[in-house]
Amino acid sequence: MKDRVKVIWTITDEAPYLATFSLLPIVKKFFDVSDIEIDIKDISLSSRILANFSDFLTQDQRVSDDLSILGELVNKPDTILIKLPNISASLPQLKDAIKELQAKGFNIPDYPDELKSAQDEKIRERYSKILGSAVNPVLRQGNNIRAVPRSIKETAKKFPDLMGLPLKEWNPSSKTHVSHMTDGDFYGHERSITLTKDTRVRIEFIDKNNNITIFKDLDLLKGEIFDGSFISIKALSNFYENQIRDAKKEGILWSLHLKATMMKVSDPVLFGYAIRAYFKDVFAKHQDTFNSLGVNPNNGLSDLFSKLENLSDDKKVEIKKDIEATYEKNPGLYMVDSNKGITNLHMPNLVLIDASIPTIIRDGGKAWGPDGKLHDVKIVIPDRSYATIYSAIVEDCKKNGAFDRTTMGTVIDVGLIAMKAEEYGSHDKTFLAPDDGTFRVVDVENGQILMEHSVEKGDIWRGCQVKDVAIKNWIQIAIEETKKNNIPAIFWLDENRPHDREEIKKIREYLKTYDLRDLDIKIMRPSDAMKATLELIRRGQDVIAVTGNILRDYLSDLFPILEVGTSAKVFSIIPLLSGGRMFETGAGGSAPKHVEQFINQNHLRWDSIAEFVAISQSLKFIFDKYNYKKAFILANACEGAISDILSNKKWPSRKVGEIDNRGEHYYFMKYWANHLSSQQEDIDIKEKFLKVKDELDKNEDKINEELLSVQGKKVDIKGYYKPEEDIVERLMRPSKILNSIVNMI
Ligand SMILES: NC(=O)C1=CN([C@@H]2O[C@H](COP(=O)(O)OP(=O)(O)OC[C@H]3O[C@@H](n4cnc5c(N)ncnc54)[C@H](OP(=O)(O)O)[C@@H]3O)[C@@H](O)[C@H]2O)C=CC1
Ligand SMILES: O=C(O)CCC(=O)C(=O)O
Ligand SMILES: [Mg+2]
Repeated sequence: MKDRVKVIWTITDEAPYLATFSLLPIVKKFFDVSDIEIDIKDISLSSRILANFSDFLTQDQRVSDDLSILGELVNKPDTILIKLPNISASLPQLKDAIKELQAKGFNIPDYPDELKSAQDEKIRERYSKILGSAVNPVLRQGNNIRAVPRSIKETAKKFPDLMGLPLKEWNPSSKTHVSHMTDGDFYGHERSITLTKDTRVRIEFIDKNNNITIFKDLDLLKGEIFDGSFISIKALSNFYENQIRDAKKEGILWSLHLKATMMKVSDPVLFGYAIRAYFKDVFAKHQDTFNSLGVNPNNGLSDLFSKLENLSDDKKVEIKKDIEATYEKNPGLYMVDSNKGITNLHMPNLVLIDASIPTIIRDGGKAWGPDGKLHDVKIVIPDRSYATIYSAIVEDCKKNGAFDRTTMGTVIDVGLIAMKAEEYGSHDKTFLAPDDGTFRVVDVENGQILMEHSVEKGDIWRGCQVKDVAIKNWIQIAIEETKKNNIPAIFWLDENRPHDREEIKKIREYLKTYDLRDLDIKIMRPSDAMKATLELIRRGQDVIAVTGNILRDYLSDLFPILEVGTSAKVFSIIPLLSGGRMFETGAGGSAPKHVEQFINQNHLRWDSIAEFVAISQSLKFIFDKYNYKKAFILANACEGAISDILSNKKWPSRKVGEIDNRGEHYYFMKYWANHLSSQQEDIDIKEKFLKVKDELDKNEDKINEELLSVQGKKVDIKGYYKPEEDIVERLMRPSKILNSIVNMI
């Protein structure tokens, strides 16, 4: 091996941040024995804020801009990166984080709600780089293979209800259903082109008086697909109002499912219109007051309620009464936390479509209502492009009942995500129509109009790109996975959608260059692909879903939640186009509910199993790439440890007083050391770990006692987005004996 190989580990937020304090010291020691270095990069929300506002900070408060550094490293062939889930901040979260940092003495500016000066514009521009999903699209410079690891899938088949929440039965007469628009949406307005040469294009808007506003210039490459589309705000508002009436008539809950973090420009607006529709009368009556308070429904009800606090008591009571009356008149809202009165419309980040709909399906088509009871629910997804897949699975469950975890097959996803592919790379090309007029995409060189859309004021227009090299690589990975797993593969694409039609043309063309004998590869529109997939997995067969960026996101939460109870145990391999590798842990997020439990009970139910898989896979990759034998030995032993954790059920319990994340790490270390000490291939490593293993075995009861005895009490980590590290470290490493054994290595 030439130099010391490096594996980069990311410091993120919330539960995975806490867990890292306990896990990383162990991993570092094990890697060190084999001369592999762990390099740490902090991409937490707070760190990203500080890095972008260095000029507002004192010298000793400044931090390096690790996200930009990583953004460059992912284009280098030697990069090996383990990426844990991080916060994609909605605007209310970003503002909370700013407030917390300011209170801690960091003199960063407020987020400017209104743009009163050029300085405000600059600051907002800087914050917009931190808002929403600002990390994953930068790092994902390759396509991904996301799946539940085989060993975990097998364990879930054996212990179906132990790993995550169980599947509940469906009532065939359930009124739960999916509602989407039938016209006026992005699906209905999409145009798509494939560029025949490198082309500089301009996105511009022309108003009724022919005034042109230039929104953006961008360079597209030959073979690249570019789409433009918009959603009509009038059609959207009508849709919401009809769906609210309909849910009331049917006596079911009303729930809205969007991705306001990833789609950080469009979806908060779609969310805001849902609030305007649900509280139509309140907004009509109190619009002037709301204007004077600076209420912006895009930030959710929680923002509205906090702004009401600035009113006189009389006015406040009057508005609150009108809000209460609306709750009476309209269908019950799906509740995020019915005990605390937190609704679906509270904050735009509380109900993210990828994780929220699967839990409704897991729970037999039921959701919590304002009365604290479970109810059938109208699942509202405005745009048609992907809503139909959820409709297909909901209808399937009504007909065929809940899935059987002990027999169901698995779905492996091959997702087109490289180079900010498709909708998830569209936020810098998403604009609200400033007036009635026309959006145009024009070839800058010759003035040719490549596409245009006539819109009304407030409509949301967006452009999406996908590069030819990304598509080629995605097809290649799909074929490799199909061959490797020897199972069918389905491309989830809709020939009625212009974008998908362009992609289908390419797929047909590129598939010709492969030997496809004995491979079962189909292209089906998403709702049919869902039906075919469900039929296969209900029969116990495995299948590959080859999908675009959004379906990749949706499916890799959906199927794992059904198959193994949670998406925490999913694992993504991203072969970077540069030749390096990124390993993403989990398909879920940073689990804010887990932090709440940790603060209240000093019990962290975060399961680090996906991190363990990332560790073993990164070591395997080092062996494959550099033929470094010690990495192979470490990887094998690590895989053995993962199997032991699964067979001995040493993953965190949800209940206080039982094994949590820290206990899981102890067992991970014990089993890993055990396998290293029993192998014969590297005697240095063997001898090093014999003593460690003995100490860990001998002290098992004492260590468990030390880890469990701290639970049950409230803890204060002095912050949420930037807790005090010393305190977190102390809390996450409460066993003196375990710490001393770690230090011994
Ligand atoms: N890759 C990434 O960086 C991603 C980041 N996010 C971000 O994460 C934040 C939270 O998103 P949210 O939609 O609430 O979804 P989460 O995935 O964070 O949480 C949903 C639930 O999934 C379960 N869960 C997730 N991970 C684990 C784990 N390792 N161990 C045990 N259980 C787990 C928990 O269930 P239970 O409570 O039942 O234990 C959790 O409450 C947001 O800021 C979002 O933008 C979201 C998705 C991906
Ligand atoms: O980047 C994000 O905001 C979340 C991504 C996500 O949900 C996923 O990758 O599954
Ligand atoms: Mg997701």
